[in-house]
Amino acid sequence: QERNVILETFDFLRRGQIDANLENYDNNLQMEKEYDFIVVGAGTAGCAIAARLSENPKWKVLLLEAGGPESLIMDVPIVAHFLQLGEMNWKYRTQPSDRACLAMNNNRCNWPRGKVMGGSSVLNYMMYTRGNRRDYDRWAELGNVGWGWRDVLPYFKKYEGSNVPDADEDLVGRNGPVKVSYVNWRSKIADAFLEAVQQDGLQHRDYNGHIQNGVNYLHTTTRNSTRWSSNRAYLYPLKGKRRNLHVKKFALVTKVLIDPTTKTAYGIMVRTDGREHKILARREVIVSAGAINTPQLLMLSGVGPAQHLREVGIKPIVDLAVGFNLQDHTAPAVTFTTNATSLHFEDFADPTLVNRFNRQEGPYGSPGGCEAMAFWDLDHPQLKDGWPDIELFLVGGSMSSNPAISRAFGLKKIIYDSMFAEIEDKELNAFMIFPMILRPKSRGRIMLKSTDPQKYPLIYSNYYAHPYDVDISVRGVQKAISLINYPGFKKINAKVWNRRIPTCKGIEFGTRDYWECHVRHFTFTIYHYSGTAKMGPATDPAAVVDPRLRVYGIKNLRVADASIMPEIMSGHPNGPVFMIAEKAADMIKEDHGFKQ
Ligand SMILES: Cc1cc2nc3c(=O)[nH]c(=O)nc-3n(C[C@H](O)[C@H](O)[C@H](O)COP(=O)(O)OP(=O)(O)OC[C@H]3O[C@@H](n4cnc5c(N)ncnc54)[C@H](O)[C@@H]3O)c2cc1C
Repeated sequence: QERNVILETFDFLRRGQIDANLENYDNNLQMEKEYDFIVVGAGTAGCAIAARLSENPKWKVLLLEAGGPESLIMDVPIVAHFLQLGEMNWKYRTQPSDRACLAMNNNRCNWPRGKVMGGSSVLNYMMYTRGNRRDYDRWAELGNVGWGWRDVLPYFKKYEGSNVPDADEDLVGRNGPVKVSYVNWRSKIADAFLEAVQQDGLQHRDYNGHIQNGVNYLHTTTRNSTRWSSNRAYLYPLKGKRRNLHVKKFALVTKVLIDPTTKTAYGIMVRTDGREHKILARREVIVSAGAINTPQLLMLSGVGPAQHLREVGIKPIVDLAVGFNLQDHTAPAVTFTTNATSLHFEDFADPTLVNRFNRQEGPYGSPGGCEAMAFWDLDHPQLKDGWPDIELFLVGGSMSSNPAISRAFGLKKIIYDSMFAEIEDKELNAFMIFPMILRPKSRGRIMLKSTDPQKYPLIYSNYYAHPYDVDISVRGVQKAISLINYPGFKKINAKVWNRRIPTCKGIEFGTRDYWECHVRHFTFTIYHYSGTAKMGPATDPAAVVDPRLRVYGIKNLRVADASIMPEIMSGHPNGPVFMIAEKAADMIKEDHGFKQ
């Protein structure tokens, strides 16, 4: 067996070397002075757009990424939490709040973002959802022609390479670059969750299919227990084969160059290899820097709210509501103890797990312990096919299963010690249910702190500015807790972990007021920041881009990433961002007369 471990470890290292060789293709790139298209940010959207645009061999495309290469170790699903502690995370934090994030250091929530090839698709938990068809019909209803469900469905199918065997066959994509699979490892806790939810009345079904309201084990953006980032999906197959696509890593774009007279974007400034370069774009600049960096870069370039820009010392070129409309999904996790075996950190030290991982078995393939999800329309429980307002997702471990979790969230020590240390000390089996609100009504804002592109922008999450968000979160918590009354969860002796939050002590445990206090403390972001360069019709004063994703008032400049969502969709957004990217690439090709 020992020999096996050594051989299997070599095999893993060999796979890692293959990936490293692919990344190394970009190392000696000499950037040219001019390209047809410049794509800023190699995240979920950026990799897809650059790959699609460079399908035209006559176009030269430059993809610029502030972070470095992806590596195989980042793509072992169980290590997901740890990535947030490394250099591949921008490590943003929200501004302090007195009504949310109260359990976090200085009342500030950590907001991780990928700074690496693949962007946040390398940091994420790989949970794969499309959202609800009504989300997109709503986008269309807001005036975004071409974004209704029937319009966007072909793009979902185009990028999906799903091998989920029981997916609704007429809706799923089987041959696209983004691989989607079930996880090969499941705990008894996940089985119990599925049972309890069905006993509560939901059906076991493909929540990415015709009806979203239902429960299932996770669909994940993985194949063979390996993370399928946008970099792996779209760029690895092209390495060494597509000479008209240039990829530059460790390249921070500091400004989009815009002629103030003609209001035309004509290039970018980028900091790389120790100096500042000016690179020109013959056709377009496409900003895909994500919902925090995209508004920052636009504002640094003179595109944003004129008054705010003047206050920080930037001359506005066009007055637009950049940075407003910030949305996110939060989920105040509830902890339960059980007599079923949950994830424990020590278990991962077993070296034979590498063997099992190479054979696509075992817990290394689990995306940070996330295992199953269910969707409810709490306001319309009688509807079988409602528009869900709450998702409950199950993690087969607790805050103390892994030291990286509480650090990643930035939990206050006093909170951790009084609530979770006992689980760790007594090695109890415990799991968490995250009640994620799907259609929040609060809106936050990204603002510039400085004209220095290396200084982080200010993030005002504005969580719970709207009372609906508190209310639906509390109802989500109550829904999660109600599940333990069903035989599925009784079988594993699931019990709510009732250690009190020290700063909620005056409030009786289990009452609505207590759960509100809980919600305001454990405002866990699920990292779905979006909406900060809102897509909308010309009549919408809050719109930054039009339905073809062109920035209003500026020629040759588009935004294509999570920023453009007018309203956040009801699920996890990585898939929808791929859809946005695929559609953006097609619109750009069309606008520049390229037919395939
Ligand atoms: C920890 C975490 C967990 C998540 N879990 C899930 C999940 O399980 N399922 C799911 O569907 N979604 C999840 N998400 C959200 C999802 O991954 C994002 O919504 C999606 O990746 C956003 O894509 P994007 O293209 O808008 O931005 P990103 O993927 O963040 O890409 C932006 C890229 O631009 C680069 N960049 C930024 N500024 C500059 C600049 N000035 N110059 C050059 N490059 C720049 C960044 O480094 C980054 O690589 C998670 C996100 C995180 C952070």
